[in-house]
Amino acid sequence: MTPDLMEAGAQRLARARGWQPSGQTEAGGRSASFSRPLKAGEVDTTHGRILYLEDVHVSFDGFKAINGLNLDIAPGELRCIIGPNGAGKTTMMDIITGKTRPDSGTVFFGATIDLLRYSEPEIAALGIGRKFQKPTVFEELSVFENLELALATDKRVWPSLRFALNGEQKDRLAEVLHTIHLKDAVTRRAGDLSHGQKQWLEIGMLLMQEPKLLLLDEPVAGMTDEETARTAELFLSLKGKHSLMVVEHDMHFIRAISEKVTVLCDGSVLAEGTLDQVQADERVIEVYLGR
Ligand SMILES: Nc1ncnc2c1ncn2[C@@H]1O[C@H](COP(=O)(O)OP(=O)(O)OP(=O)(O)O)[C@@H](O)[C@H]1O
Repeated sequence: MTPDLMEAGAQRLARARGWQPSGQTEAGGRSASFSRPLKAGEVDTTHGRILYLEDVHVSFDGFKAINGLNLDIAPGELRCIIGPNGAGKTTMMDIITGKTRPDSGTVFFGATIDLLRYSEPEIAALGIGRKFQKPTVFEELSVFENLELALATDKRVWPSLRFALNGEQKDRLAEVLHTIHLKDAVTRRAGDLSHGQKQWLEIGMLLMQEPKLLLLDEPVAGMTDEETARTAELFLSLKGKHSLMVVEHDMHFIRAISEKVTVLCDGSVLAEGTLDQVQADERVIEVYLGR
């Protein structure tokens, strides 16, 4: 069957069953794919991948920051990314979230969503949440208000705080408070929280939006040992429900949470495996010790 006939057939089927209208599919207007049609907001992970990068290249003024990067993440996986300074870890996250456009390569969310066709806000709305290293909570607002605001997609309501939660949203807020261990701090001013608590609050704000994939950049930097241990517990509890990509330099933390570790170096994957496997890899030892 030609692709056009497949497309026409898929669109007829979608119309008959009340799926997404033609032209608004997550494949950018083409309904036909080799997997089942999707419901709105669903990501097609039938091929066992929620994120797929192939042969991605980015240069800044001739410097190859990302150089033939191939990587994929399974649904529900907690993947740790390590690598020396300048390896391209942040640039990779910038590409996934639409902040930086690659010069070439493929970046897919599930089997059908070509992320290179979407803007940064659209990618966030598709279900990819990103946490930067520094916490960016609203210091003057309470923990509750911060979480509440995370749901307000219309940023114009932010200054007035006139935003009423529905029952389902209230339930979600209670669940998130429990997950991030801030139930007892719900009325506290965010600015008065410890550094670790601010980081958890920001993760909670992302969770309020029910992301399918979470990208976390050095989440335990600056945390106490106890906060780091609690963050490890938190991430392990998120695994399975969400897919996580964690960039971190703290090897104790990586050991506590990791199954599979990817080592980036010079903009591409140098090694992949368990932490023990990659730490025993001569090439990895060389890039960490040889510089
Ligand atoms: N906008 C930019 N313009 C020029 N060079 C850039 C830009 N962004 C990143 N780079 C360079 O690309 C390389 C990769 O940077 P990146 O920040 O992705 O590395 P990283 O692995 O996140 O490092 P770190 O662990 O230090 O955060 C670095 O050499 C960096 O200087």
